[in-house]
Amino acid sequence: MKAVHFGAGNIGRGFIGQILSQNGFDITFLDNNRAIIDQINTNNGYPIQYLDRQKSTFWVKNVSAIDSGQYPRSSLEALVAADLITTSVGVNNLKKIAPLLKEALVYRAQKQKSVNILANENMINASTYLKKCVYQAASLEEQSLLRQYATFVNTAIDRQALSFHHNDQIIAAVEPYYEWVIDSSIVQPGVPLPQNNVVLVDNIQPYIERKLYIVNASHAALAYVGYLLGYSTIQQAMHNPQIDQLVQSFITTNLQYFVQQYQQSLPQLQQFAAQTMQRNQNPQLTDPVTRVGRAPIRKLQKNDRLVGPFLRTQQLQLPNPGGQRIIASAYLYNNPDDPEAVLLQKKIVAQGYQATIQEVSQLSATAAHQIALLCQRYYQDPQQILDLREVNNDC
Ligand SMILES: NC(=O)c1ccc[n+]([C@@H]2O[C@H](COP(=O)([O-])OP(=O)(O)OC[C@H]3O[C@@H](n4cnc5c(N)ncnc54)[C@H](O)[C@@H]3O)[C@@H](O)[C@H]2O)c1
Ligand SMILES: O=P(O)(O)OC[C@@H](O)[C@@H](O)[C@H](O)[C@H](O)CO
Repeated sequence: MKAVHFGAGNIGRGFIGQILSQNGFDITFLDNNRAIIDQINTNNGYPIQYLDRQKSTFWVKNVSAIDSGQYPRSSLEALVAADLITTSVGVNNLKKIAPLLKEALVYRAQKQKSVNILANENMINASTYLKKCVYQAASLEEQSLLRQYATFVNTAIDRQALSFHHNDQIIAAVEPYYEWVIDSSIVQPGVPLPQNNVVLVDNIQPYIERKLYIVNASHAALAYVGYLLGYSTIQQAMHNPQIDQLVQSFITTNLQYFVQQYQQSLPQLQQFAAQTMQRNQNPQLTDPVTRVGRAPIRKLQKNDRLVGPFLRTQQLQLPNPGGQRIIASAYLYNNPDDPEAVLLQKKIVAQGYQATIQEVSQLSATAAHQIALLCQRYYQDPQQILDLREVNNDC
């Protein structure tokens, strides 16, 4: 079986490629990064190093790569021949791959060739979003063909995947932990889908929310509070017990949302949260706060990892003072090397904190005002974010 995967980046190589290979797929990556494309094609595969004490290496074999920008025709041919199509290019890039994907899917539909498309990105219902982008590029007639032959399957993916350079090679480096949850409720029988080392579920919503509102929420919180206080990596930030306590207070409140919304067991959720914090602390990992905090406008959207759980706990009348402070720290993320951070700070300079918070996170005027006041305080004196008496009192 053949899989075509958009995005030979950290998670594409370090996770999706590995699992697809373990499920018997030969993989063709579509990417624009020449160095990675050449490296994969030279070796007909690539190595993954585990970030554990043994630092063992795993080779993914039978892999090729195409520069989809330079060679759209070959990319199209690969997509047409594929048994499965997957992505991990970053949410903001899904609309960029949509025109090529649409062309391939329409061609396939005309030949009555069904396929599952799995967008593996940190977003609630990323595949549904990709479908919207693809349909926007299609005529009404094409859309009706796509409806019959292209199934966009939502997923949740979890593995901390980085990479490093060694002897001119870019090596994918991953923690041993992984989870790939796939919504199998809408897939067509007989159309290939990975079955091994994945979790097939009928309702993806609690899984993707748990991924974003516990795993990514804690990660982003560590990144933004860490950056504000001058830490370079997630692991360094976690060594500060007050940061750890602030993040714990946010996550502890978020767990209540899962108890009330999905009737999940609190002890099991607490165990999951503790395991997540332990993963974040993995001494083999050196994860820059600038990677984890990248693209703050995306991360401050109303359904994303920070504002999403904050709004949901508010709706349940659960005070979330930790969440409020952490959102404020994200609005203070002033990293000149991150285009979204630069844009965010420009908005703040032009229209102030409150209007920016209302625009970006779509929060009410009252909630945005409260967070804006915190932004002003922490801008003056970042250490005040660690005044945990306030967090405890508000609770
Ligand atoms: N790295 C992780 O730990 C991790 C874990 C879970 C989920 N994710 C999610 O996976 C996605 C990818 O993350 P990543 O860390 O692998 O990022 P990355 O930057 O390492 O990889 C993205 C890859 O996509 C390629 N790309 C971008 N635009 C493209 C286009 N138009 N056409 C073809 N290729 C294109 C890039 O060249 C790059 O190689 C994101 O949505 C991220 O949130 C990442
Ligand atoms: O990829 P992002 O930018 O959405 O988020 C950054 C990290 O939190 C993320 O990549 C985690 O490492 C990953 O989601 C763990 O599964």
